[in-house]
Amino acid sequence: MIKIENLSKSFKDNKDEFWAVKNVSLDINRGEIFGIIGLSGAGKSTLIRCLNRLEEPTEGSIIIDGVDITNLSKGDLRKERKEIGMIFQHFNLLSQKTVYENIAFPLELEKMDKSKIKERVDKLLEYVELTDKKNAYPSQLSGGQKQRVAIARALANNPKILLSDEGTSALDPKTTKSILALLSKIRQELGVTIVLITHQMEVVKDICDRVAIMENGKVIEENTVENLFKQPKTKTAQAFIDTLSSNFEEEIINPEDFKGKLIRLSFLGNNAKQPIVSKIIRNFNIDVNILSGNINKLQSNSVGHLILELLGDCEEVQKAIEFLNNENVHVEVI
Ligand SMILES: Nc1ncnc2c1ncn2[C@@H]1O[C@H](COP(=O)(O)OP(=O)(O)OP(=O)(O)O)[C@@H](O)[C@H]1O
Repeated sequence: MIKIENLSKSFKDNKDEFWAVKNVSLDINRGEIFGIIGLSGAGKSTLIRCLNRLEEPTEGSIIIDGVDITNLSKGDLRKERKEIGMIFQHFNLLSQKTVYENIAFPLELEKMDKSKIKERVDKLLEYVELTDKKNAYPSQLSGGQKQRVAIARALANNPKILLSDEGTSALDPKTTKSILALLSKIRQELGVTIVLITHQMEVVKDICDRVAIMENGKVIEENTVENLFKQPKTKTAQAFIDTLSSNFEEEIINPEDFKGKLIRLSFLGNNAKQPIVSKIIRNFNIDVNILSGNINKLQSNSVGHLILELLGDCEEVQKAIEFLNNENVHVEVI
């Protein structure tokens, strides 16, 4: 649905040219929640802002449903932008307007009939559960409520794409969960394709289907969220996974401190429910020491990790590792 091809964006400062986005190519499918994660300065905001041309790309193309939006005239771009809603970290609401007026604003720009605007805004208020705040001003709302208003406003024109530029970064963990649940509902019920940028692995874990990891303007890894957790391809991906608190134990495990062979197991879904540890103890003449373990619940599946010390005869340990591999468990010797 969205095809980003060799996209680059540079900023010129006097004679110096700085490439904030370098040669990025991505395919985003219809109805998908696609995450772009990276540290501060990686180029995420610049990339997502190119998707509706809030930033003008320097090179490359962005094709949305067959239309290259990098070549559109101003008039055509205005039409295309109605199909692309956007929310921001700091909500960007109009402080002098009420909740109702903020949501009505894009419809007024479209010169929609007043009674139709009322019908649409009332429906959106109900959808984001803010009917009782209709006449409040943004300053009278919590962060989560402000973001709900911004989401309702972004949905006013029935867009096919919703862009989220760090939409949950200014919110506490509980409010973040409720906004992520709302985004999931929007994808599920309205079929909107969502592209979000974040620096929070929690967001990727909770709602994304696929993810791209950015570093220094480039995409260094693209993966399904399941495979990212199961077998990250880059150190940066592993570092993001480690930011989830339950993975902290791994950092303090030093293989040199142990006599046996240390292995890290990763397993998906149903395999996470099998008693694999008792199976290897029963089937092989080894002892097993559990050093750390966790299960991350993704939106589609669960991914479990276990770090074990296997003690015993080399041959038996090797057989146990082969057994685990055959059980569809990914084994990495540490
Ligand atoms: N308008 C601009 N002029 C010059 N440089 C810019 C401009 N916008 C962004 N940059 C630079 O481009 C790089 C990428 O910035 P960008 O905001 O896209 O990163 P980010 O990954 O979104 O980080 P953050 O989460 O901190 O916003 C940074 O080094 C930034 O200083």
